[in-house]
Amino acid sequence: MVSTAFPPFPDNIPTHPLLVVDYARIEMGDRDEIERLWTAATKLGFWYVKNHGADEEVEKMFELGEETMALPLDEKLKFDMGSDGASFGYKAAGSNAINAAGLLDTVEFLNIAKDDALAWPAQAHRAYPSTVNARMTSTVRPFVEKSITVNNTFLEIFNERLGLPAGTLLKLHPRDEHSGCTTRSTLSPPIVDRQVISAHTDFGSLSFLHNRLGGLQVFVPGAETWQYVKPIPGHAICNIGDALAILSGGILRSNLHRVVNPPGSQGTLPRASLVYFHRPADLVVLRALTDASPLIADAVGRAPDPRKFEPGVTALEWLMRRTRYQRITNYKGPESWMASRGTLR
Ligand SMILES: O=C(O)CCC(=O)C(=O)O
Ligand SMILES: [Fe+2]
Repeated sequence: MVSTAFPPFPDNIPTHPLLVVDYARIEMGDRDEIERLWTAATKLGFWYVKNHGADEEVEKMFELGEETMALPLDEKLKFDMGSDGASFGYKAAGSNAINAAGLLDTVEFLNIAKDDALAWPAQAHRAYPSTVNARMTSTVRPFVEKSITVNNTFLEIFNERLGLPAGTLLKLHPRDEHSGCTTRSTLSPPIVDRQVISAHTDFGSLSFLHNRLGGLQVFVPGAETWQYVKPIPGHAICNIGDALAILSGGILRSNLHRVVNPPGSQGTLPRASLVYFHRPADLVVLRALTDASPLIADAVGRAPDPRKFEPGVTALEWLMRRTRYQRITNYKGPESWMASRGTLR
């Protein structure tokens, strides 16, 4: 069982203490808490979230991940996300490159589109394994709903702090339009010879991540080494992705992170994790919102490479490019790897 007690995260290795944001206090409009959130989002782009109220939904999603990953590989491959850049469905271990030399990954993904969870029993994008269908109403939809609520609360705060007209960021993340918003359940076996997920920035706006075993590491600006983020029970980990970094002219930070084998005695166990990726609607053109906020205009004006904030693509195109070029079937050499990269390399 994924959900039973785990060996402890070792107490003798360095970890990076993310700021802890109390979601209940954020909802009450607590000024100190909002200030802490702003500091975390602009300095590192990663923070813990406590009192998010999603524990039960998260627990059930871990069960769903476990049930689905236990299906025979043949069955899971019927729902493969394919190589054209689509990012919903199943991805087998060994389908993606994890470095410029084309080393294969060892992690399985199950991505369930927000649009499919909300449309169920109708289909918005694609079909899923029977284990997912059986829990679409009881498990997936409630997790999606909770995740949207938490992420949108953060977006509203960023909207105000960025000096954007009320509702600007929420309008770019409409619940009922097609988007790349998705749940992701991961599973990786213990490994010694490679990273589980190599250094990357997330593609969308906000990631709401739930970890039980260690292995996640962040590259803190100015630091010389990767640092572990210790999982804390009841604490989610939230981070900014490329889309929000671009929209905010770099004021909100999309930070590099990666996943390695869990440290210490945790390292002999399979590692499961769960994320909800909050992303702009497919047709949103990614560009810094300079016309809507003097703060953002000023940040872009001072940026060493302002072109970075006008990639000239939609959120869907950005997501598809990055997904497509990770896929080993599209690997032609180091240049394919570079084509899969985001705002920070
Ligand atoms: O599994 C984790 O801890 C992080 C996963 C991650 O970074 C991702 O899926 O983008
Ligand atoms: Fe990530």
